[in-house]
Amino acid sequence: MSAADPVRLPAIAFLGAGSMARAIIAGLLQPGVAVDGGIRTTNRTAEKAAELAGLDGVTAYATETDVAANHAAVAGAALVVVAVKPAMVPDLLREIADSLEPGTVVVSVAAGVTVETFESLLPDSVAVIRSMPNTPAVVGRAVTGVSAGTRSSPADLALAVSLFETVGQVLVVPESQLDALSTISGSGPAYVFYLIEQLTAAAVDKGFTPEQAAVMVQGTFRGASELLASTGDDPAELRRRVTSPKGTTERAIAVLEASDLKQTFDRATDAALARARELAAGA
Ligand SMILES: NC(=O)C1=CN([C@@H]2O[C@H](COP(=O)(O)OP(=O)(O)OC[C@H]3O[C@@H](n4cnc5c(N)ncnc54)[C@H](OP(=O)(O)O)[C@@H]3O)[C@@H](O)[C@H]2O)C=CC1
Ligand SMILES: O=C(O)[C@@H]1CCC=N1
Repeated sequence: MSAADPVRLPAIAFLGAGSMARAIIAGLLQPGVAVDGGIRTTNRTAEKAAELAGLDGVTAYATETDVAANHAAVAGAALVVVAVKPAMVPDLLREIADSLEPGTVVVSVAAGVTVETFESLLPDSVAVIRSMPNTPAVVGRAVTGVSAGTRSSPADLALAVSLFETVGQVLVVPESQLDALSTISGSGPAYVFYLIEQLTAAAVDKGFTPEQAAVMVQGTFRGASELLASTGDDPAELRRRVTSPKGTTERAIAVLEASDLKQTFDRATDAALARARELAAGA
């Protein structure tokens, strides 16, 4: 992507411009992306809408001051990204169904809510794509899973892929795998930040200041990730190169292995998957 050859996208409405939508919008505001017709956003509160209103190319609406905010945002939008909380999706779809123009591609980022639910509440003339992005979209490093709906065309899917490629990598998967993908990459940044928090706490307990601990831990996560990315080597091999025979790391890794981190991640991701199924059922 370069300023000389921008990615062109049609007018996009983000309904529910919270953490996730803002992460994608940050990517769309890069110089290499042109959104013909502009970006429209809706929030509940005027306060949140005001934060977005100052961004170039963004028209921000708030439902608390404009009951027709969601209708105004979708008028003329070729892509409509639904980014409210999962429990709010059905009411929002009922609200906007009659305002969507035929041929609109509705892209859901809502965890758990199925294509079937979307398609049952929207006109047949509208295509539905499900997706699961993650917040590193803010820095152009998202991993997004994208799944076709039953009435979406290959061109509709390609449009959604283009949207998410502006903020990182995209994996196209069948909808049956999207909730599982969410437990890994959708929630994944939270797992990474949690590990960083815990290792930082361990450093502080060893007598370092929080600032020193942050340099050590954040620098190490970043350095290790960049080493992995730039070498393309297997993480197990990179770990082996740190772990000197009979050295100190070997003792630490033995403790981590005894705690069976894999089983902990199995249980954590299974819990996330179970919650996605509850969300699909409207809980
Ligand atoms: N956070 C993440 O990492 C990820 C989230 N998701 C999905 O993204 C969706 C949003 O999550 P997240 O961004 O974290 O949540 P947020 O609470 O940050 O965002 C929800 C937004 O919806 C707005 N809103 C509420 N009611 C309405 C309405 N009737 N019309 C328009 N906007 C409304 C809220 O406005 P206000 O703030 O003014 O009340 C808020 O900005 C969820 O469905 C989630 O599953 C998917 C992938 C990752
Ligand atoms: O926690 C959630 O429900 C959303 C979906 C994946 C990341 N955040």
